[in-house]
Formats: sequence, C-alpha cells, structure tokens
Amino acid sequence: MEKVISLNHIAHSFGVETVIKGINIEIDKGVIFGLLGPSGSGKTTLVKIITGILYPTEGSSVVQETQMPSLKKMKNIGFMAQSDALYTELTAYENIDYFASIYGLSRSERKQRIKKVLEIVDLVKHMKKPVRTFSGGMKRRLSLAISIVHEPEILILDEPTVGIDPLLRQSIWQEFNKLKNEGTTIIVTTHVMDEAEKCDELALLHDGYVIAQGSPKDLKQSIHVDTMEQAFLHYGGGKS
Ligand SMILES: Nc1ncnc2c1ncn2[C@@H]1O[C@H](COP(=O)(O)OP(=O)(O)OP(=O)(O)O)[C@@H](O)[C@H]1O
Repeated sequence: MEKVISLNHIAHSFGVETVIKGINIEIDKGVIFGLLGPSGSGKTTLVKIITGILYPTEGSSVVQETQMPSLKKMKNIGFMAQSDALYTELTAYENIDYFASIYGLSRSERKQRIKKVLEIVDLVKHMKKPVRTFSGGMKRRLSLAISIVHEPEILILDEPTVGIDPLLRQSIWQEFNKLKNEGTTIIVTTHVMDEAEKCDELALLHDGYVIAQGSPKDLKQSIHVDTMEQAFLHYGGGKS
C-alpha cells in the first residue's frame, strides 16, 4: 500500500494549552480515513496541521513524501473547512468558478467540472443565486463542491455533512466512495457515529490523543460490541 500521509509525533499547543498530544498516523492511498471525536478533541486542529495551514508545535505532517506546509502539495489537496469561506455577493457558480481558476483550471475544464460538482451537491437550480441568500446547508454543499472541483488527489473534509439532510448526505457519501474508487484519499472528521461506520479506517480522538485506531469492524470486534457508539465509549471517548 502506498502511504499518502504520515503524521509523525505531532503535538500542538495554543499558549499553555496542549490540544494535540503525540499523534502518529499513517494513511494509505485510496482510503476513507475518519477522525472521530467529541467537540474539542482536536479534530480541526489536526486536519489544519495535515494540510499545512497550521504548523505543529512538535512533529511533522508529510504528504506524498513532502513535509508540509508545501504550496505545491496544497494544489493536490481539496480542503473543506468547518466554516464556509465563500463570497456572499457572488453566485454559487461564480464562487466555484473563482476557486477553480485559482487552481489553474482552463475555461473549458471549469465549465465541465462546475456542472458536475453542482449536480453532486444538488445545487444546479440555485447556481445563479447570490450566496447571501443561501441556507447553512446550501453553503456547506457549495463549500464541498469547491473542495472537489479541481479533482484533488487528497480530500480533507472537516465535518462535511453538518446541516445536510439525510438523503443528500447519503448521495454525498456515495460520491466519496466513487472518488475513493478512483484513487482519491479522503480524510473526514465527524462526531456522527453512522458516518464513522462508513470509513475504511478510523482514529478515535479524545482530549488530543488517539485512543484507538483501526477499521470500524476491527474496533467493534476486538471488544465484542455491535455499534461504533459502544466502541467509542469503551475506548474512553464521549464528552470531554
Ligand atoms: N486558535 C485557537 N486558539 C486557542 N485555542 C484553540 C484554537 N483553536 C482550537 N483551540 C482549542 O483546541 C482544542 C481543540 O479544538 P478543535 O477545534 O481542534 O476541536 P474539534 O475536535 O475540531 O472540535 P469540534 O468538533 O467542536 O469542531 C479546543 O480546546 C479548542 O478550544
């Protein structure tokens, strides 16, 4: 298996508070890797470190054999942050077009891919509306469209389906699986157990530590429980 991401002894502090504590994770190409943990456990901080947006206090994030941060590698990464970074006076189409042009897509590539991603997130009929008129869920869907428009090799999604209804959530997960089958490596943070079940591999985070790691099946089987929720509680997760 080709390693795409290696996190080596990562620790991170904000002032005197250490929020990431000695994390080692290796992620293979073409898997959906979930970071599961309660609010404040360090998921967002960790994905920011992986992408190179945040420089860790200790350790290193290596993406495709390159130490982050690396501008070159950032072009191979699609990142959907937890808060939507959108231009509210522009339309949905214009927002995607703007980010696609930053990624260097030609006019014809943009036209074709924007159409595709708008369909995936079910925003075709709203594409000409200014984003200021969008609901929270619509903004999330637009952010997702932007993160995949340049067909990145690595897709990092911080709670991508918050505020998205169950039906669309299901079709978005189908799309993640499709991207995975095409070789995209996907990292997704969540505190929703049924989403965790859909990941190939999981790291359970609690208070800045990885408390368990493995496939959902292995994590459940090794302690003889039926649900991820039970597994998470067993391993010491739950509320911080
Ligand atoms: N810029 C910052 N300055 C100070 N403390 C921060 C900062 N960002 C995060 N933290 C703290 O780091 C800890 C981990 O936060 P983080 O956002 O990584 O958690 P999370 O697991 O993503 O939570 P959530 O599920 O609520 O998004 C929290 O205690 C948070 O208060």
